[in-house]
Amino acid sequence: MSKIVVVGSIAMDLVTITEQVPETGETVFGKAFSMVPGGKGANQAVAIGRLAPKQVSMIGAVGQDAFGKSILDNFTAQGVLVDEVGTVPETTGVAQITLFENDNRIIVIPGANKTVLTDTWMSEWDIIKASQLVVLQNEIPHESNMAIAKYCQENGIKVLYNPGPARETDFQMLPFVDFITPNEHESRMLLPHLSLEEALAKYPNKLIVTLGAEGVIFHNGQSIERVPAIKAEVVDTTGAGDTFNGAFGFAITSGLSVKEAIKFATIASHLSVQKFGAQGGMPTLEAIKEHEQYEKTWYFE
Ligand SMILES: Nc1ncnc2c1ncn2[C@@H]1O[C@H](COP(=O)(O)OP(=O)(O)OP(=O)(O)O)[C@@H](O)[C@H]1O
Ligand SMILES: [K+]
Repeated sequence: MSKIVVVGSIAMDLVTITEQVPETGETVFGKAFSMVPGGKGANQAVAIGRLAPKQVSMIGAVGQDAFGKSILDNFTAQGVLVDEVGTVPETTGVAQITLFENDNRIIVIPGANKTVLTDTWMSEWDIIKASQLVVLQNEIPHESNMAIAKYCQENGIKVLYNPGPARETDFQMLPFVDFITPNEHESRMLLPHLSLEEALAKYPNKLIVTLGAEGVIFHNGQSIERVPAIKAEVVDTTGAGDTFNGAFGFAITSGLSVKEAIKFATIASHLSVQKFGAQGGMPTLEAIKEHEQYEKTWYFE
């Protein structure tokens, strides 16, 4: 049984780099292509697997195709347990990403991720019940997230909810989760009637807003606190948020306080932006321990 369960999306990212984008009916030559495992759920599970091999289980689904097989192999290589990843008669989730002129165009095909529905669950609930923390995002149906969060609350299991991409229903999750980690845009969508300061004060040690290169802001129960990002030679910020969430969840289950867990996750995401791809730069625990901002008082089993 694993300490942490991630329920969420799994995808293959098909990345095309081009200097021209075709008009309707036109064909152009692109520059380069790469295929990398992605999906917010999968990325967060891999972030945890790197830090704590075999202490994280993924619940989700892939299709009966070559992408599905390759994704399962990747999970196993990264320390993520896959007993609860179903293979369903759909295509594996795919994100078709076109990068041009420092901008991107993305088409997401949810495919198998649409079938992550709790109505059919059996052993999945047992895995969750035996864990300490469940990590959720917004790339599986909202109804599934709601059912899981309610179950966790009834059974005393902590929930870390990363509400991305933002949905109008996100605020419904608030009473049932322990930590919610939107970025600035997602936090505005979550609580549109409150300023950032008001929102943070309303949910102390629970609402943790990530601000990209500006770091993280939260309320510690007494006042608003900011944990600055650590300056980095940035190669690719893709996956910074997923690394942050995975590392934060791992640190919380290891007994760190909210502020310490934020600091730990800040080191992890700082390391992650220095490598290409969402999963490419996710650090091991050893790599974090070598960082100058690692605190000697932090203890991991
Ligand atoms: N350029 C950067 N340099 C150093 N740290 C960074 C940088 N960008 C992000 N981070 C770290 O990663 C954390 C999460 O980043 P961010 O707020 O961009 O999340 P996000 O919007 O969910 O990211 P994404 O969707 O791109 O993965 C930040 O709080 C910060 O600690
Ligand atoms: K990266």
